[in-house]
Parts: sequence; C-alpha cells; structure tokens
Amino acid sequence: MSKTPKIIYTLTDEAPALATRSLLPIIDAYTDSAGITVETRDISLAGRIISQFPDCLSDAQQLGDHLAELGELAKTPEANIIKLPNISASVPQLKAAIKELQGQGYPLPDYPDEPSDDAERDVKARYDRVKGSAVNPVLREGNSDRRAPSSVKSYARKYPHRMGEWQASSRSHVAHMSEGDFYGSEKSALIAADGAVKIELIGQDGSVRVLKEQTPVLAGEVIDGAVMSRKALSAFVAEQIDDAKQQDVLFSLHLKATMMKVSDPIMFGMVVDEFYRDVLDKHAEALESVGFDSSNGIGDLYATIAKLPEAKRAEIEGDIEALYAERPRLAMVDSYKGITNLHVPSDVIIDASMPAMIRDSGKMWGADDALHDTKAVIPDRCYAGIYQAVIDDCKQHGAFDPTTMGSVPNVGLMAQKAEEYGSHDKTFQIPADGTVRVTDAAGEVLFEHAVEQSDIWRMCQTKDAPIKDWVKLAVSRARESDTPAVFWLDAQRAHDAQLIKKVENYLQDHDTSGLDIRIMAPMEAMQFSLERIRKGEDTISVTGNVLRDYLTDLFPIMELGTSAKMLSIVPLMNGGGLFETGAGGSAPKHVQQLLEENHLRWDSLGEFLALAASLEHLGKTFDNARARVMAKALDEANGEFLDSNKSPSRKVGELDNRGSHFYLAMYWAEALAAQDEDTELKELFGKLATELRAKETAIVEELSGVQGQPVDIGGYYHVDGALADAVMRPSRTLNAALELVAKR
Ligand SMILES: NC(=O)C1=CN([C@@H]2O[C@H](COP(=O)(O)OP(=O)(O)OC[C@H]3O[C@@H](n4cnc5c(N)ncnc54)[C@H](OP(=O)(O)O)[C@@H]3O)[C@@H](O)[C@H]2O)C=CC1
Ligand SMILES: O=C(O)CCC(=O)C(=O)O
Ligand SMILES: [Mg+2]
Repeated sequence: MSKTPKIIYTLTDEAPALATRSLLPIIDAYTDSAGITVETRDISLAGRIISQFPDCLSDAQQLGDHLAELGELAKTPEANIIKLPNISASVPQLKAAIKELQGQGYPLPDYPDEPSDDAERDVKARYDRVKGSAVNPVLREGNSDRRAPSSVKSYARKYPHRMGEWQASSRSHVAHMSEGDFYGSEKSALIAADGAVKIELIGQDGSVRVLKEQTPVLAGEVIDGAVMSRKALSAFVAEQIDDAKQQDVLFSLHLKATMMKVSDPIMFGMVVDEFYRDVLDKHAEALESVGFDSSNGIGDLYATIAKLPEAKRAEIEGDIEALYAERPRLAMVDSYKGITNLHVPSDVIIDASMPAMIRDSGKMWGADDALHDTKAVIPDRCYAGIYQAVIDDCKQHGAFDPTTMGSVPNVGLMAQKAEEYGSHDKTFQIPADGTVRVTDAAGEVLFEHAVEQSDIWRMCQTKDAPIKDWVKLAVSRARESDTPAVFWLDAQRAHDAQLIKKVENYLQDHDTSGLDIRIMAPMEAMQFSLERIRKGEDTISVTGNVLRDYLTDLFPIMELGTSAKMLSIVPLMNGGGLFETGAGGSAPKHVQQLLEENHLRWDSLGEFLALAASLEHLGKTFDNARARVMAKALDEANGEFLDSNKSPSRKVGELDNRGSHFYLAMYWAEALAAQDEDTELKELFGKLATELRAKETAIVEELSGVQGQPVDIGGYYHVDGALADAVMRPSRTLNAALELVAKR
C-alpha cells in the first residue's frame, strides 16, 4: 500500500468527546514521533447538523460532511478509523442542539415538526438525516467482533465491581405481547436476482399508494416484512398497566428509540398515550393546539404546555398528578428532578437499561429514590425473552459473580445495514386500512400483510456477502480462541429460518473440525450460555444485529461492570479496520458531574484498547515496524494500567479520566523505553518515562487539585474549544513533559 499510514480519530459528543481533549494530545505526541499521522473528523451531533446547512451559514461557520467522507473511506482497504460513541439523537435532543447552536450565532432553521411547504420539508429532511442512529450504520461496512480481552477479564476478577444481590422472591419480570407484534407477523423472501422491489399499500377500495417505489436488492439477499398492530399494542399496554398496579411493581418501558429511529418513537408514543390516556383525552384540544407529540415523551407535554395560559397549564399538571395516584408507580430516570421512564424516548435505551436493572438486583429507581421490583415492558417478542431468561436464572441461582464467571464474546452480523437496524427508510406508520405488499420487478408478490390504520409496518434487508463474512468471522474466532460458538437463531422466525439455511451452507466452506458450533433459539442459547458462564466457561454468541447490540452491553455489564471496557473491532469487508470504543453510550450523566464538580468519570479503556488494535492493524496493512512497536508497547501499558487499577473513580477528588490518561501515558512511555526493537524510540521515550515517573506526584496533585468546583465549557452539544481544553488539560507539568516527544 503506497499511502502514508494514517489513523482517523473521531470527534463525537458528551463524555467521550471531552475525554478526547485530554487523551488526543497524548496520542498525537506519541504517534508523531513514530511517523504515524492521526487526523480527526467531526461526527458530533452539532457537527452533523452544521454540515447539513452550508447555505445558511457563514464560511467560518461551515463544516464539511465528515461522516459521508468516512463512510466512503470505510469502503477502502486503507481505512483505519477509531470511532468513539456519539449521540444518536431523539427529536428532543436534536431540538436542544439546534437551539444551542442558534444561541451561539448559527442562523439555523428551527426543526419543523409538521412541515407545511417544500422549503420546510427540505429542512426536515436534512435534520432527519442526522436524527437517530445516523453514524454507526454509515461506518459499519463490516461485521462486529466484541469481547473482553484476557487482561480486562483478569482485571475484573481482581477488582470485581459491585453486583446487586438477587432474591428468589423478586417480582421483577419482562412483559411482552403474545400476538399482533413483529415477531408473530414476520414473512421472509430470498431474492433470486439483482433488481429492485416495490412497497405498496392497497386500500380497501383497491386504491394503490406507493410507500417506496424502489428498494435495490441483490441476489442471495434476505428481505423480510413484519407489522406491529397498534390496537394489539395498546390493548397489551393497558393490560400491563393494570397488572403493574395490581402486583405493585414499577412500570417501565424498554425500547431503542435512538437506533430504531422510526418505529420505536412511535411505539414509545403509543405507550405514553395509553399511560396518560385520561389526561390526554380530556385536554386533547389544548394539547393539539400547542403541538404536543407523545412520541417525544411526556417531557414534551411539559415543554409545550408552557405556551398555554397559566390556568390551563396548572390544570393539566394537576390532572397528571392526580393520574399518578391511580396508575402504577413509574420507574424513574432521575427521581430528584422528577424525570420518569416515559419522559424522553432516548433516556431509557434497552441495551443499557435492562443490564443496569439486572445488575441492580432486578430493580429500578422509584419516585421515592429507592430501588423496587419492576415490570419491564418490551413489547415485541423477537428478543424480549432473553432478558426473562437472565432474570429467571438470577432468581434461581442468585447474582452472577464477576470473580468467577466466564465470558460471552460476540460475533455480530452488522455490515451494510443488516436486519432491523437498517429498516428505517422502509418503516411506515400505515395511513389507512388495507394490505401492504412487496413485489419484485416482474410484479410478483414476495409477501404481503393485512394492516390497519396506524400500524407500524417495516421491511428489513440482509445482504448475502455480509452473512458469508459473518460465518467466516465466527469460525475464525471459535478457532483462534478455542471456544464453542452458538448461532442465536430461531427456526420459528421466518427471517431466522432463512439464515439458518445459509449458515448451514456457508459453514461447509470452512474447516470446522474439532470446533463446537451450534445453532439455538435465543432463549435456549441464553440458558446454555448462562449455565456455562456460571461454571467459568466462555461461549461465543454469534448473533444478528439487534442481539449484537443487546448482548454486548448485557454480558460486559455483568462481567466487567460496564461495556466501556470492551474491545470492539469491525474488520471492514474491504480490508480496512474500524475500531469502536466500548459498546456503551456517550454517558450524559458524566458531563453533568464534570460541570458540577470538575470530575470526569468516563473510562477511556475502550479507547486505549481500540488504539492498540488500530496501531497493530496499521503495522500489518502498511508493513510499518514502528506502528507495531507502538502497538506492542501500548498493549503492555494497557495490561499495567489494569493491573495497577488506574481506572477513573466515580468520586470527586479521586483519580478521574484525566488522571487515568496520565498513567496510560507513563506506562506506555515505560514500555517503549523497555523495548529493544527500535532504539530511537527507546531513547526518546526513555527520557519521557523518567520525567513522568519523577513528576508523578506533582501531576496527580495538579489533576486532582482542580476538582470540586463547577466548570464552564461554553456549551453542551457544541462546547467552546478553548474553555473545554483548559478544563481537560489542567496539569502544566504533564503538558510540558509531553513537549519532550511532541513534533519537533
Ligand atoms: N456506539 C455509539 O455510538 C453509542 C451511542 N449511544 C448514545 O449514547 C447516549 C447514552 O446512551 P446509553 O446507552 O443510555 O448509555 P450511557 O452512556 O448512559 O451508558 C450506560 C452506562 O454505562 C456506563 N458507561 C458507559 N460508558 C462508560 C464509560 N466510558 N466510562 C464509564 N462508564 C460508562 C455507565 O454506567 P454506570 O451506571 O455504571 O456509571 C453509564 O451510565 C445516547 O445518546 C445514545 O444514543 C449509545 C450506545 C452506543
Ligand atoms: O448507534 C447507536 O445508536 C447505538 C449503537 C449501539 O448501541 C451499539 O452498537 O452497541
Ligand atoms: Mg449498544
């Protein structure tokens, strides 16, 4: 490869973006001296918004579409991208970001909820491009390999995190539908030849409405359609509300409104409608007049009724308080501020919320600021059962023990917008009763569904090449780690039945002799993996895209306390590497803590692991010896970092994110000084290592000395760079020491 070795480090949002301001100068200083270029690209929510409106902004304000650029790069063999978690924005978050930018002098248009002309429709379409999970699907041109490296696993065994105890008498449980959901209605087709399919709604009067004219498809691809009945969902939710009241458990809803940006906010809204039905019906007219939209959560009600006359506002608020007395107690996101589970669709995200509940003895927080047993409503049956299986297991055998439990790494089918996570442009809330049908170019009907007004219908696509690549990755992980691998596929689901045939077929392309490879339905696979995990045994989960997401938070949170400590690699199908950091989110509450007391508890271990993997990949693809030396030394530094337990603490005054970066820098310099493969690096970093070791106490004191006071970083979505840098780099001694190796 002739191009220069280059790593792209992404600038994102919230806690990881703040951490970057401290870590990146260290990475820059170290890689510069090894002749490796590290460039940044801004894929933050604010950056993505700005990139959509060049026509409204001054030259100085404009920013290129870095995400589109990286999407193209991901398809090339030289791609080497380190991707930190970013905000997948719900509508309330999007509006808040727009407002903040407007306040900073960016003349951006407001988000038009209900566009009334072409100009507004264009504005909405631009904003909708940055809404929800708009980043990951663009960059993920490969399948996913997420695991806890052995150094991390030993760390967790040596320094176990807190795990809430479980009682056999726990009343916590998962509630899901038994009919009328996506699971029950899924139909699937295997595409025979390249072409396109058409999605139409046939009205009861025979009228034809085109929902999507053309969806390109490739031979060997699997497409499926499924429908969520609004009536069935509402009836189910009404029953669950009554049942929660009767059983006296908290009511909670767990969806993925960020990633599933079209379907899940609608479902969220349907649950809000049902829970608050009496008040919403009584004040329907007033709420309509201020533009309340239940899919933005009950928080949107409080925001929009501010526009009503004081007396009306007070009346609605009073009616809600009265309703709470009748309804079951709601799980809370922030009991202190009165933020409920139904306030904002992006506050409770199933991949993180269910594991957190399981870690907390199966309980969630109530309005009384105490933990309580909970009904976890997960309407669709496709994956809900796996959480019930974990709950059953914990009730029977007690909490998992991080010091002895085995591991469940994951190989996830994800490339090219696979499955549900690529369905947004083919998801529709149905405008009228009728039949949705999908036809091929010859007009042949591939499948159809009877639908009613307001139902949610969606189509998913899964390309053949990613499936092949996924099977290959599963076999190679099973071989390399000598671990049994289970494909979590449910023969009862139309889509999975197609995949099972393909998996069985593609497995024959590989040498699987001596390997233990099985196919099991998700509930069964969960029980099997849990049984092994309790015996300290590892089992690779080989899953589709959604279970990839769910399991790579669930198991790390149980095993390591957080998914931030995961290695998360995406071997890109065209040879490049995408190195994601952790599997968790951007942790808004970490920013709050930083602002209040200047302590950032973000754990950058995911970034450290990703950087080592990225350097190793660079060393391989560019045959660059220095990158290999840097990678090996970083790997050793990561081991030392874990062994010495220099991860950030949660408490103000103790070592935080910035202090953890200092230790990483010191251990990395020491490892470079100790190696003999590259004498120039040995000498250079030897000086730095000596300096950092000598000044350790001074640096740690400078870093903890600033804590305990509120700080201002000039924004939330779009911070003031100089202010944020000053907050994140408060140690003059460390900054000066880095000059020893910085570009000269
Ligand atoms: N890859 C991506 O780009 C992803 C982005 N997101 C986005 O992140 C936001 C919040 O998502 P959500 O999933 O609710 O999760 P959070 O960011 O709140 O993470 C869940 C919990 O995981 C722990 N955690 C996660 N990362 C770290 C870290 N590096 N250091 C220490 N603790 C960590 C914290 O747990 P504890 O309670 O133990 O402190 C945190 O409260 C949303 O905007 C979402 O769209 C979400 C998932 C992935
Ligand atoms: O893209 C997103 O919104 C979240 C991604 C995620 O949760 C994951 O990949 O684990
Ligand atoms: Mg996730």
